[in-house]
Amino acid sequence: MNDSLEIRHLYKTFGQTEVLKDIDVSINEGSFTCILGPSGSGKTTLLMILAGLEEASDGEIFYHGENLTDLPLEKRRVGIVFQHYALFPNLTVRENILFGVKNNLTAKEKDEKLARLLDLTHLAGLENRYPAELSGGQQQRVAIARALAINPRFLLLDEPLSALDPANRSRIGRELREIQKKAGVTCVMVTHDRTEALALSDYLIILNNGRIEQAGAPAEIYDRPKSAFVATFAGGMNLIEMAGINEGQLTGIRFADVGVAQATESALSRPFTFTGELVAQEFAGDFVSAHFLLNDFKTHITALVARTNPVADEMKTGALYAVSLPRERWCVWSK
Ligand SMILES: Nc1ncnc2c1ncn2[C@@H]1O[C@H](COP(=O)(O)OP(=O)(O)OP(=O)(O)O)[C@@H](O)[C@H]1O
Repeated sequence: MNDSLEIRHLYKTFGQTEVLKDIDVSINEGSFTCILGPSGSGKTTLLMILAGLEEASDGEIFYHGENLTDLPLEKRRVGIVFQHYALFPNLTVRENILFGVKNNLTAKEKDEKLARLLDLTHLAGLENRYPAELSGGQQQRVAIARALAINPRFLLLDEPLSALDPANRSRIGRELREIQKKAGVTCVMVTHDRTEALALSDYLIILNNGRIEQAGAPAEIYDRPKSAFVATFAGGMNLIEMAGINEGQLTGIRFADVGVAQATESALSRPFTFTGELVAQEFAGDFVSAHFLLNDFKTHITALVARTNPVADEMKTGALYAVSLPRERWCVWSK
């Protein structure tokens, strides 16, 4: 078994409110896990409990079989990186990174550790700078180096990219992933950004109202969402309820699976193809994101129309198109 971190039947109650309910999940050694969920779903609370900064009301946490549940923060040896880096402004990069390192290391051992971490996080040459003299991405890497300096059992990250500007966010996310892989450290990251979660994680935990709604590899969650909540939250899914078509069921179809063509008689005679009025469209580079209102069902459907589709460059808001919802691409849940 390569499960390193096991969370068993974890509950958390604040006063009368149960904010985590029966969280039960195993996380593999060396993997990158994202906890994704809407605001208030319990993501930060779960991370705080893993860190030892908050106590669980019930349940246990194991690391390679060792019960960590009652270990206080200082004994838990967990690396933590928060949203706003929380570097010490009056300490240099070197001092920040070595801040939590035990004093029983010799000066030589500390220097070696520092050199290894600077190399890992591409910060060599910046060790004498102060945080204010670094870019957001560099500060983030110092925070990661500092968290790794204590040889943590695992690393916990709370929205580490959210303070960065959007242009740098995905690049810094990739850097973070590369550092994590090289260090071989198990990482658990909280985010409410689904694109980030899908792009970065090996394993994704979707929280809804304090419960795990689904956990699995990002592609599995995206392709086989267990519920309409996961489908809409993981993104890119229309939910359809059309009288006479999918009665009694809740059906999803991905934006990218919706077919769009000129409203010719032959196009409209294809199965599961309906007349739809284009109510809005947004240019998105390789795609046009097109929003239709299906005439007969008063249902709204979003389609990602590839620019390679001849219809893409001629779409006019207010005009009618043939909108196909191919049956073989439906995700069906019982209501
Ligand atoms: N110390 C506390 N006392 C009482 N209730 C709390 C406390 N901390 C969190 N909560 C409640 O627990 C629920 C979960 O909060 P949590 O911060 O874990 O959610 P989250 O998913 O991280 O949300 P966000 O994305 O907005 O940060 C919320 O309803 C919140 O109001």
